[in-house]
Amino acid sequence: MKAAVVNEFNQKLEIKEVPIPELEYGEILVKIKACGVCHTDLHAAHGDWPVKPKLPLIPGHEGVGIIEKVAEGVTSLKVGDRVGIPWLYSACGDCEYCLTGRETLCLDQLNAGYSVDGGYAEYCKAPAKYVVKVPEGLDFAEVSPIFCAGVTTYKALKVSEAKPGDWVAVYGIGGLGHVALQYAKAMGFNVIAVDIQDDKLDLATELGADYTVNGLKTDPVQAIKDKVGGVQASISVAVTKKAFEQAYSSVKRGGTLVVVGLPNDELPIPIFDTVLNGVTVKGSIVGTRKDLQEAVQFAAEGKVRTNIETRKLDEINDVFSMMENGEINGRIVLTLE
Ligand SMILES: NC(=O)c1ccc[n+]([C@@H]2O[C@H](COP(=O)([O-])OP(=O)(O)OC[C@H]3O[C@@H](n4cnc5c(N)ncnc54)[C@H](O)[C@@H]3O)[C@@H](O)[C@H]2O)c1
Ligand SMILES: [Zn+2]
Ligand SMILES: [Zn+2]
Repeated sequence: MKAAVVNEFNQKLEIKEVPIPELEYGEILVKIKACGVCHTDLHAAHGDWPVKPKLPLIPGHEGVGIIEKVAEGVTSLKVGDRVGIPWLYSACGDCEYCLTGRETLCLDQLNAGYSVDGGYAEYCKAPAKYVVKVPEGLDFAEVSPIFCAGVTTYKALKVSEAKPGDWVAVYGIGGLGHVALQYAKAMGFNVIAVDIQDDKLDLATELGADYTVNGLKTDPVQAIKDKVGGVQASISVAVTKKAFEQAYSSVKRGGTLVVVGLPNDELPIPIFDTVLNGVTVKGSIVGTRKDLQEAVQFAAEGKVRTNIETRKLDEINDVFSMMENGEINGRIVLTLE
């Protein structure tokens, strides 16, 4: 099969022929139709984070397609079913986190396109129990970003504990942010979108943001204070420390900053303000299978739509350059025949 492979960090991906994965007990083989390009894939290819991915690596954790084969032990799915393979590739199922509905915290989890090969390929295998179905009628390329960008931001909004009618700020209107603001609207929040590029803010307005701020032209913290006196929750999905600092300072008393973006950096927090203002700072990593089913349902009901551009697998190096230069408005999705 054809795949895009990271052989070494900070080098171009190689498009090459590799063997189709062999199935083991309980696994399915998916013929990939589409796979979104998440900024996490770029972090993986650069070896940005303290925990490194496997090498060589086939990235991709928004791979969706059609089941072509099922191994022994698969009872819940059959050949022809439409599924997606998310970041949470598998978890142990038995630890305290798995047993309490917090499987994204499982210490024995595997991650698609990071610790195991992912969706930048014609085929990807996965344990049947951890894939999630794609409802009929949803276009593969359009639904693909829901498998990471969608579920991650939907979950982040849930853990923010904001209530309908509250103001929420989304910092970074990229792949994650442009769906984050739609989930926020669908959940009944008022949304402020912050980015440093006007075209991304135009998209935010088109997708329903109530107010937008260009962080390069205006201080977003002041603008948010002036507009609503501070937000109940701030979700930072940008990849710069500055955005996290501003997101923190945009929260009003009793509010929450949800940390989602993953620049390899520190977020120094003022102790005095955090205590006096009763501010909560929470990390949030993707979502469970149940969160993902719910996130997909929003898309199926037309409450959330992805703004995508499609490219072929062998254009991946250009797509990564575009991402580095901030030239993607929404998500680029790789499509496969
Ligand atoms: N926690 C999780 O579970 C999880 C899941 C997926 C992705 N991520 C991480 O989230 C981050 C974002 O991913 P993405 O695919 O949306 O990236 P992206 O490149 O598509 O979007 C980033 C956006 O941030 C904007 N931005 C840059 N500087 C800014 C600033 N100072 N203020 C406001 N906006 C600014 C950019 O213009 C861009 O629109 C990455 O670090 C990724 O690894 C985390
Ligand atoms: Zn992702
Ligand atoms: Zn576990």
